[in-house]
Amino acid sequence: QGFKRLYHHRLSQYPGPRLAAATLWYKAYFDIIKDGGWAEHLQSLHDQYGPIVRVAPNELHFSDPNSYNDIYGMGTRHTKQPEMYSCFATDQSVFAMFDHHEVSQRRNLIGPFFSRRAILNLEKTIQNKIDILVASLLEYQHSKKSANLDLAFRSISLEIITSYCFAQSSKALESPDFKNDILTAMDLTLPMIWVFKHFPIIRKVLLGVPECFASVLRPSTKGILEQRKQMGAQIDDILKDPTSLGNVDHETIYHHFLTPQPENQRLPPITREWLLDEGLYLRFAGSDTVGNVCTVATYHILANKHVHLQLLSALTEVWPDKESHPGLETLEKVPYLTAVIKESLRMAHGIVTPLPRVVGPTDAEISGIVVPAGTIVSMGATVVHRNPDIFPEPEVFNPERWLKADANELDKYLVSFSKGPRSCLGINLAWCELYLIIATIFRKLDLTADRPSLSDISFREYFVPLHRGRHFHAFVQPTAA
Ligand code: HEM
Repeated sequence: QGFKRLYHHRLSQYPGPRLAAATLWYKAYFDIIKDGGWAEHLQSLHDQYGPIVRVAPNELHFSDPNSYNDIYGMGTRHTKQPEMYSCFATDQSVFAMFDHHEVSQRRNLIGPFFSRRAILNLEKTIQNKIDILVASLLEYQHSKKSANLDLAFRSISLEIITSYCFAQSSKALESPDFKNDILTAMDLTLPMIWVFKHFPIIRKVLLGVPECFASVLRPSTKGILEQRKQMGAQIDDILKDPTSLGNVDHETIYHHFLTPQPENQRLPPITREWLLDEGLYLRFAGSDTVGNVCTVATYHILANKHVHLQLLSALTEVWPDKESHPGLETLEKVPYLTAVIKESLRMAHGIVTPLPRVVGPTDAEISGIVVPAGTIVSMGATVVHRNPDIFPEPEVFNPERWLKADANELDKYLVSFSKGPRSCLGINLAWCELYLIIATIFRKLDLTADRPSLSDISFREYFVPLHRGRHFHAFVQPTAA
């Protein structure tokens, strides 16, 4: 089979390592043995083989930033690659859906829950959570200890998404030093995704056997099972007694799904499995993604005195009294803050695994070549965001690049939320959180990085960035005025 793939395959003409063309184990080696090392390796493949590389028997990876739109942009109809999207154990969520018609129905149903209007309605709830984060961080001011900002930011984003979608508290902000079970479970579970992808049988066995056996067989699956159990209990309560929905402070995702509305008239009946998978995915999608951007932002702001001072002066101008709240709509009008957020999104990348799509239903033109239907194509955000022709000195944190006269042109190369029909459904919430968290943290807290090192924000690629080793820490004091 390897011989056939090398010499008699429709992709035989494309350059790339022979081993990658012959077998899927090439990629598995970088995913599993090299500990989430695929995205890192891709850059060296492009340096060696050029802008289009055959990275697996049936897969091409592209590096020309203008190809991004051909793969993911509006009007494209390529589907997600099932082998990748089924390793998250949320098969019935929108994220793991493939049929275009069903996807657009489901996205139309979920979309309004994360619309700008819906976010503005819940802005106060979000700000209240951020104020709790600030209070928790201020507890460090009298101790000699620095705060773990990586956990702090992941905790605030976890708390916001849990409150926003489910009107519950994750209790993450109250846990000592922001160490809590849900984040620990996510950290234990995430490294399993490449094993699940390359050995789907393991996923089936571990998730199919009774809970007690699965966690003994592989302790890291305990996290997934715990999360399913906990969220399943809330869903069971609601399904048993839908009037319990009335007992919460604001509309939850379950109110939204269970209330008949034009968007869900023609959808299949609601099942427990669907509600559970959707809930679990939303919590995953909405937590580490935002938390990670905040950590990267804070690291770079504190490492660049000029950026820090510029940001403080821009914030103080629109927010003179730090005890009041200027609100999202005011903060959005601060160009320097917006530039800092865009630069942080660029350097944090969002989702770091190149999102694999299956070309179809017919052949498609990508980057000037005709790619046969059925081919898997992808382009990693890291490759776009580190392109020196688009972002000169890409390794430098430089918010000013987003303030230049022609900066609008750059926006199309900021692909953290992906593009087109499968782009991020939570983008409004994510932007709202980034504005409120970054502005509040820097307006209210005087942070000093504790022994910072670039390794504090380096990552391994497990779909989202996974940090190993020491987390980014800072000493905390209140700002003077
Ligand atoms: C900075 C924060 C965030 C970033 C960088 C981000 C990035 C992305 C990206 C790149 C995708 C496409 C994934 C793919 O094609 O496989 C995506 C999908 C998605 N995101 Fe986000 N996201 C963020 C925050 C959020 C939040 C707060 C939510 C809210 C719950 C959310 C909900 C979703 C959902 C539901 C999808 C699946 C859409 C679909 O499959 O059609 N995201 N996100």
